[in-house]
Amino acid sequence: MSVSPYDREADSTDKTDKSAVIAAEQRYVSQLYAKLDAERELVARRLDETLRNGGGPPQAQAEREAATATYSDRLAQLNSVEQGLCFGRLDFTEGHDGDSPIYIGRLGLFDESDDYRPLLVDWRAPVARPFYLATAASPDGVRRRRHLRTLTRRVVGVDDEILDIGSAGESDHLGLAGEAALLSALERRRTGEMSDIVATIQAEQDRIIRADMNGVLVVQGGPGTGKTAVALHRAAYLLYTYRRQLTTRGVLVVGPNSTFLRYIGQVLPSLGETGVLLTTIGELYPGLEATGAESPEAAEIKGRLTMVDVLTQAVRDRQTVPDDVLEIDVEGEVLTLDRRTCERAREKARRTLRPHNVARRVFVDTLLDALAAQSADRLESDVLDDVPDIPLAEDETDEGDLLDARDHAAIRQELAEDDAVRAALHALWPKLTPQELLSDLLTDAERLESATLGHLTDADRDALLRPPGSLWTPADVPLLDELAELLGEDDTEARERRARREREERAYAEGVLHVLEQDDEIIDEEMIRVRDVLDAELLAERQEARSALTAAQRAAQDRTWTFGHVIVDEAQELSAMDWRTLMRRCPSRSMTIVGDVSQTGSRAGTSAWADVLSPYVGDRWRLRELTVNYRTPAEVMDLAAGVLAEIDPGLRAPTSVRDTGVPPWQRSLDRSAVVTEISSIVDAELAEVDGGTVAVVVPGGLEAAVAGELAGAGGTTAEDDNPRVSVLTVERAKGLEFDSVVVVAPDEIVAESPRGLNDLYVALTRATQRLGIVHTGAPIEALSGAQSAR
Ligand SMILES: Nc1ncnc2c1ncn2[C@@H]1O[C@H](COP(=O)(O)OP(=O)(O)OP(=O)(O)O)[C@@H](O)[C@H]1O
Repeated sequence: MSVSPYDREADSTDKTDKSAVIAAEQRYVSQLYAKLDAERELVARRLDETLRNGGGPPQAQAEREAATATYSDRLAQLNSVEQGLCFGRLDFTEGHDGDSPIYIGRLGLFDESDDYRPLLVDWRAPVARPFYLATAASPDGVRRRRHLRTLTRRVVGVDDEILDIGSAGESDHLGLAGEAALLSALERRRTGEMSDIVATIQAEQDRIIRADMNGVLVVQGGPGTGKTAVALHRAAYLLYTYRRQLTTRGVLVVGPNSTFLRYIGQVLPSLGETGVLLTTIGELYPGLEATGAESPEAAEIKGRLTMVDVLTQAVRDRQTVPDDVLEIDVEGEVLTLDRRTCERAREKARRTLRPHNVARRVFVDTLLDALAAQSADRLESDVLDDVPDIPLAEDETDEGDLLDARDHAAIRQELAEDDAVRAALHALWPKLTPQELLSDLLTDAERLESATLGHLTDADRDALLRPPGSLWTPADVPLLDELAELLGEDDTEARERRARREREERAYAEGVLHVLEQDDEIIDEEMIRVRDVLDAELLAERQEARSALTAAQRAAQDRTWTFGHVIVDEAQELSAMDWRTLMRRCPSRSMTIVGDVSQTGSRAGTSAWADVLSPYVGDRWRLRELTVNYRTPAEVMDLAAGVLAEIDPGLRAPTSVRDTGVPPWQRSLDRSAVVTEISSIVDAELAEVDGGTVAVVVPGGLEAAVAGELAGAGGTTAEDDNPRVSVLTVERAKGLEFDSVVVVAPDEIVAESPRGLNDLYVALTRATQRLGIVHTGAPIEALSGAQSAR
């Protein structure tokens, strides 16, 4: 089908012609949807045909699988762009790239019948860039930027900006692009799920989204500056621009907790990208659920870099030697291992510098040799004892060569299989899993003391010690990961599986080449031979890329998987040990790290990016800053700025793009009255935000009582993924936002942690419309600007 070029009527910017403009744009947008439908239908039909044609030789099946994955992928992408397919249009000045406008949307659509004329340009394509960057002062050939507002498939409004020098002075001091569209996006009620910002990305954000993929890019910005949004759009941009590289290795996005991951979970699918693994650090160890809780002190200690030394020592402590002589009863015959022999074997094994479970082989082999020699000697002397002394002939020597090499090997083999020998060797140098070692370490005071001597204090040790059978916690995960390296996993099976898959893919590729070559011969003898341009290796790689949807899944099951790019959100919360784990997943150091050191709540978190990064990249990392707050209205931000000044007078809060005219309120209640009053407070807020969301942010000590009281408030059920009313501690609220926020007992929030003021700052800045404060103790000076409520 062909889509007719844009309608001249849509050129008008005269206000009286607005409905004609909308009607003209509607015609164009309707044609785009028709094109989208046609593509969808075509792909769905192809998918259907592929699925119906079952059977055939393995090669055909493999081809079908690849085609199925490709079509399913494309269909998912076409379905995901239904809402807001086209959101922008650029018109250029005469003489600049012709005078045709370009339409910008969530994916690219082309008119095949007209030499692939672009009908809709993907927002990530370089030609779409002026939509985000052009300003009146620097228009880059753009005459007009138009935002199209659509509801389902209907165009409901257009917002125009004329970019000429005359209007340069009028532009807002924050240099916003498409201000009207931006403000209407920011004013919308929150649903509990983050939305994409593809139609209103601002210039400072765009520069980060499209920054070069190589190296470590740190994005520092205050609350609400769009760090999360930027990080996710960057993932989508990188996948579009470096598709081949990234679909094979995958992109990893790390967030602070499962609530946050649920909140951001829809953004990438809405941008048509599904091949990204979203996870927390606690989920990074395959096959293990880190759902246990522990004290913030214990989590902080586990996050220290010194734990590497502790774990190294803990592993060495498991490589033991007997105090004196170890006796092993081998079917009635007592063999011995003395301390010196064992020490020599241990030294030899350690000198290999191999991980514990791998070096174990050297230790075991050496001791088996010693035991076998002892047993053979014993056998020989027993035999010789029974034989009467016969004088040696002149050419004979008494070399004791009664047993030959084969006999020695047989004895050794028998010993290697003997239960008593195996048990003795296992006791000296056990084969260990990370889980076994860590669990033994944390539940045994003696082991813990030995491993931590010189690294931790008695109080630290007391904080770490826990009862046997405790659940794994998120802070255990980096320790397990470190131990997996120190112990050396038995990954033979995984490697064999991978090698088998590679062999199969290569065999498949060889098959395809063979078929193509036959075609070559039939079609055109002169034609360039397929093998000249393609080889099996390359085809196999392509085959792997085609099953890209499973790259994230494969990565999730493989601890040693390394990603093409890693994005870390709320990165300030990560401990030094968390960073080690992540860096292992990204040897290329192609990373985007977003966070705000003023919001650090975790005791193990950071207050300076250089501190956490320098061990891995020195000073080879780039810093970009975001300065505009899109979430929190100015009235709320003014109050929060007072708290920020208490954290550090040198810090500057980001500038809010909008105000609401509604000042934050505060009131005081007896602590015991919070539970009885909270329902009416929340009901009043629900009424104010009319269909929006309310969060009550509480100190840990009040969470259960307040949550119990508010169960079911605002029609929320326990199973609701996006409740209208949420009760959260600051830790859980991090990264989220709500139309109205009520902060309860701010003094307790501050007192709860050494970084309590940071926590309070986070709590205040979750609000998109309204903020209320309920004091239960002495009011906090920095919050005195809030208006008193009854
Ligand atoms: N360019 C934009 N257009 C529309 N909305 C935007 C834009 N930038 C950010 N937002 C919105 O502002 C809000 C805050 O963004 P986001 O959560 O990414 O900020 P953040 O810097 O990660 O905040 P925090 O540090 O507090 O977690 C979100 O609702 C986001 O959609």
